[in-house]
Amino acid sequence: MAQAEEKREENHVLLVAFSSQGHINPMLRLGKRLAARGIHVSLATTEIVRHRMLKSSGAGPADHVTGIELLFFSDGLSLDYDWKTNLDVYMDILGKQGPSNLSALIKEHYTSPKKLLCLVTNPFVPWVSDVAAEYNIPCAMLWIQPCALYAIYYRCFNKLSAFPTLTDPDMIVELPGLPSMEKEDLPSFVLPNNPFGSFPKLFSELFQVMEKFKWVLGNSFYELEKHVIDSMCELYPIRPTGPLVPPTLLGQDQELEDASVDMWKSDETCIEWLTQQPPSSVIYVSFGSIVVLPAKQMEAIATALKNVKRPFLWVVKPPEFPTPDGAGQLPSWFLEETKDQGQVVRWSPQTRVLSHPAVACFITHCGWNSMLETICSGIPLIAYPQWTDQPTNAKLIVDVFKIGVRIKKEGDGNISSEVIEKCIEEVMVGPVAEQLRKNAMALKAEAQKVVAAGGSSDENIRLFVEEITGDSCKKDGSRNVGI
Ligand SMILES: O=c1ccn([C@@H]2O[C@H](COP(=O)(O)OP(=O)(O)O)[C@@H](O)[C@H]2O)c(=O)[nH]1
Ligand SMILES: O=C(O)c1ccc(O[C@@H]2O[C@H](CO)[C@@H](O)[C@H](O)[C@H]2O)cc1
Repeated sequence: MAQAEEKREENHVLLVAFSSQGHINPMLRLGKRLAARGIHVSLATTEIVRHRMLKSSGAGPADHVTGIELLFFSDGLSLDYDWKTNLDVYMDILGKQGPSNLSALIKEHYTSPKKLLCLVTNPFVPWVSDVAAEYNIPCAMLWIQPCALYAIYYRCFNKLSAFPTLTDPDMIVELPGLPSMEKEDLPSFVLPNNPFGSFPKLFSELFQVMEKFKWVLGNSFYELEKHVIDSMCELYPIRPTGPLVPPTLLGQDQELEDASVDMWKSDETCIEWLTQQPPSSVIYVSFGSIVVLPAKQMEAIATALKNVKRPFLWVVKPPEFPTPDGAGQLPSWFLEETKDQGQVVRWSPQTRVLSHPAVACFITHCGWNSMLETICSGIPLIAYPQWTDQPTNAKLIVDVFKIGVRIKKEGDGNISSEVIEKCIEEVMVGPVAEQLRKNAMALKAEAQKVVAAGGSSDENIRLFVEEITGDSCKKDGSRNVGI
């Protein structure tokens, strides 16, 4: 066997991620923490990621990210397939073609796949556990959303609690370790009017066969979600190992280099612009990589930003598949009328933005990566959730973590600019703003503690490594620091 292959198979873990930036980056950061404990790590994902990385960097194909080897397999579709419009079809084809393509990748790259210590997957590619079983390799899952979502889906898809139905769509959901939730607070995939059938199907299949996963790790931390984490101990424990964010946000820049991929090129000029703004003055606005806001909502945000007369930095990512109704586009008047007030970029270096002293608050769609990055930056949020986990993340922000406010929708599902203006003023000035900032700073300090040597997340990583390498006598996946 060639030397490189021998090395690849020694103490080796293969991570497998869905193709979105928000799924791959926490996986890579977990990989980095495993590597820091002597594990060799590779990450496999679909070809579209290689394609986007190439486009974003303009350089040759990347095959490593700070020591983690990148491997690619086909999702069974062409690179220009419009997955956004046909999400259910996409998930279906990925579920059918992914397993054999991943299996072929493993055969091609590993002479003795059995020697792999473990495969680690994430929730959108649960079939990875079947590929692991084919080679007799143990499988772990990295749950990349709050542990609250893990608990909600587990109870919903195992029918352990009542959830809204077509006949009772407005029922209040009560679950251990969580506040009472109205339908606006629940993940969209558990609601009877959810239009994406593939996700309930996927989660239903996943949560009924959790024993396929010997370990469930979480991108969260015990001190942030202790009640809901404790509530899962008797059912199927989750071990928080996060926040899996860049080390610079955790005061660890001396010790660890970040591991992440960039699928879109960041506009760095906004950092220079931020540096010219007064401390804690700028409203940062971004809706992540997937959400495309309807034109009316773009208009409401634009009007509110103009009216509050405060500096802003707004990420308006051009829609991957543009539509003629103006969704995701700035109103035509906006740039001219606000040219001395703020900046608009297509994609920002978000973690550098959030930790910049000029940034005061973040209007966000509540993607979990954005949430964790904000928690680690110690600034308050204005939640404007759209789908999937985001409504529940918004509920956590307001009622559990107490670090932000939520933009309430009107009866027709739209938002008014006045409501946004009110939310901005609430987080910028006055006693509510002060309290939110205090809470945010306290959580930031907590996040730094848990990843430092001996902190709860660091210990959970240590235990995981002990167990996959066989350095531990107890292997039932039940140990969890913080409990
Ligand atoms: O202009 C932007 C907007 C987002 N992000 C990053 O993209 C990820 C978005 O993940 P999240 O879970 O928040 O939302 P998603 O895009 O998956 O909906 C986060 O790590 C952000 O830091 C970025 O780098 N620049
Ligand atoms: O490609 C899709 O259909 C897709 C990609 C990513 C999605 O999830 C995002 O990931 C975050 C971490 O799970 C999550 O917090 C965020 O709200 C999602 O937008 C969903 C679908």
